[in-house]
Amino acid sequence: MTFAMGPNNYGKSGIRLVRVGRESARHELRDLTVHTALSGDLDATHYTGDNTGVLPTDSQKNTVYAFARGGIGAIEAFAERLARHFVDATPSITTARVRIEEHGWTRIGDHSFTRGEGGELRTTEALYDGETVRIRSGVRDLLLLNTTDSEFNGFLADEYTTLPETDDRILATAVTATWDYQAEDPDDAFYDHAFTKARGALLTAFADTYSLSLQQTLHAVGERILKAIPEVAEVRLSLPNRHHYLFDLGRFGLDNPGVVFQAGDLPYGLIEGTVRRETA
Ligand SMILES: O=c1[nH]c(=O)c2[nH]c(=O)[nH]c2[nH]1
Repeated sequence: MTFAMGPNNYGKSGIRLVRVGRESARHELRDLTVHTALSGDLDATHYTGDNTGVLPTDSQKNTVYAFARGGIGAIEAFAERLARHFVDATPSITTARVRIEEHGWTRIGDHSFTRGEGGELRTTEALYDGETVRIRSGVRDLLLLNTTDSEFNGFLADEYTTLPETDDRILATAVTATWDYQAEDPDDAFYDHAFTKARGALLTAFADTYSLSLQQTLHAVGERILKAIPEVAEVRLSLPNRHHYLFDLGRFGLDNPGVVFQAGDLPYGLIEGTVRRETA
């Protein structure tokens, strides 16, 4: 019996990169986490430990910092430059996937910034196979909450169902969304503009959709992003339901007309789906 390698890749994860732009006294700040993943003709290293085709993950990390010296631009374009380099300059490597998360800092002065811990990320993934590049962009952990205009009722009930129907609840989620661009020669300005439009569409769709379920909200959000950006063919959404339970104050002789809630933790509902442009 032989034991063959299946699909595999290797790279450096969690490359923390901060770049300060000093072109003027009003400094620019970029804060990224980069992940590289390379694959190709790497049977020898797996079968015999022959590393002649292995570009060390340490070198991959160094490449990220070296490329940042000349400027980053849109994370999508930076990821593409790196992915192309790893494949085009390394004979043993046939595919590169470079993922980037951008941590946004808010300016409070010419050289001063603030950022909450955790928080929303702008994300991208460039996948290059030596011929074509696929760019996927998105957001992660974009926290949204509506204090009303959310119901959940009329659902299937079996012998284990205890959930009461509600015609007014808090709807809260932490959005992860990704979408691919089909654009001719996209540049930094295209990516930044498209991201701003997608994020804006997502926020307004969440805010002004009267929700009968998180599933319905998911479709409304995806539809709004597709309408806002013609270069996007489909949107993938992952929406954890951050439950908020109306706290029973009756035990203390108090009413609770939708005022006091207990924010839930685990378990949580997870609503996921893809919204596509229908072609006739
Ligand atoms: O929007 C919701 N969708 C569900 O599928 C579901 N299930 C549940 O218990 N609460 C909710 N809320």
